[in-house]
Amino acid sequence: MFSGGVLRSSQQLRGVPLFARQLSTSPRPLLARSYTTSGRPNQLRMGQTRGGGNGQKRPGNNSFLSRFDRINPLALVGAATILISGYMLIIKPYMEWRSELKHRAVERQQEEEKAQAGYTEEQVAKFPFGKKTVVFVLGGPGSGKGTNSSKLVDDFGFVHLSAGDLLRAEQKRPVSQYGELIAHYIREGLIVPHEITIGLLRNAMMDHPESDRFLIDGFPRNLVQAKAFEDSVCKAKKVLYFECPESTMLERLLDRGKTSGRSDDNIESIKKRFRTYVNDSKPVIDEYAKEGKVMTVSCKGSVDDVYKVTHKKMSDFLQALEKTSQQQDAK
Ligand SMILES: Nc1ncnc2c1ncn2[C@@H]1O[C@H](COP(=O)(O)OP(=O)(O)O)[C@@H](O)[C@H]1O
Ligand SMILES: O=c1ccn([C@@H]2O[C@H](COP(=O)(O)OP(=O)(O)O)[C@@H](O)[C@H]2O)c(=O)[nH]1
Repeated sequence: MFSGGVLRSSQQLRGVPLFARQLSTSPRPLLARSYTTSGRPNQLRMGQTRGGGNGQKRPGNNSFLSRFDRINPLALVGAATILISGYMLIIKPYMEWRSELKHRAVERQQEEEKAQAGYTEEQVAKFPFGKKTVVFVLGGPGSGKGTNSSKLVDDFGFVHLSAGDLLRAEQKRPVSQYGELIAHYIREGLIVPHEITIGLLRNAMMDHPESDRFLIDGFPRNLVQAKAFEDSVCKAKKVLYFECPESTMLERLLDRGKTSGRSDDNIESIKKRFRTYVNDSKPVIDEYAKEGKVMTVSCKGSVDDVYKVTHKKMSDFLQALEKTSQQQDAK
């Protein structure tokens, strides 16, 4: 490796960084610089010894310390700089990247374990779904379900479960087996198979065992879903329905699409969602209306105006519910 006659004894330089060795063995007549105790440089010619100018080496000349007399300190500084830069620019970022990868893998595994664990059949069977007050919030896409639900949470202590939000969260979960399927159904404005949505809703209710009131927003979207939920979870006590003309919904959705980042707030998906709403979802509202469960609120007017009506209707319903439960307790 070290060819040429310049480096006469590689033995002499063992333990000195490569960069320093190469510089110190440069064919240029190098002036090796050492320092006296007073700090002044003490310049010696290559091969010249401290003892005198006759070129004869003293017995101690080959000692460990004397080797450093021949090394240019600038070369040492250069070598050190290269080593430190190499560490900072390559080794350190590489080690940080490895540690980040490890951290992410652990997080993913924990998430997967949690998702797979879910709730046991026994836990589900024991959960008192029937004692909860469940209100479905229905209406076409963009009719104001989410906007009003958030306000009802603050005023009446509901837990707000948006079926659409739960599906979007499931879609984003890296280890979800349903991610692609959900993405497809949402983009096409279709209804995701109800087993998935009901499983998410049921788990989300069980995540809040302390709460007695749940607003389930944007669900059920067809009669099959409604029946499956009633059979496997519970019956809704009331339905809050936002009545809204298609032209208003379209305008609001296109406006929301400017910032929502949702894959379905675009004209093609919106048209498909309207079709699904008319064919599949509206019949659910009609069915609950026959049972006398529907409170209808018009979406026309400002956000505050619409919420004022919503608040009044919800307040009346909860008061009536309270009265009924007191009467039952008194019997
Ligand atoms: N009364 C209203 N007047 C004007 N814009 C509204 C009103 N209610 C809701 N919006 C807006 O319309 C869009 C759709 O409302 P949102 O509550 O998200 O509907 P949904 O949950 O039914 O899809 C949102 O951007 C919201 O801010
Ligand atoms: O029970 C549900 C609720 C929502 N979705 C899907 O999620 C989309 C968005 O629903 P969300 O209620 O979030 O929004 P909206 O259409 O009411 O604005 C729908 O078009 C469906 O594709 C579904 O499949 N099942």
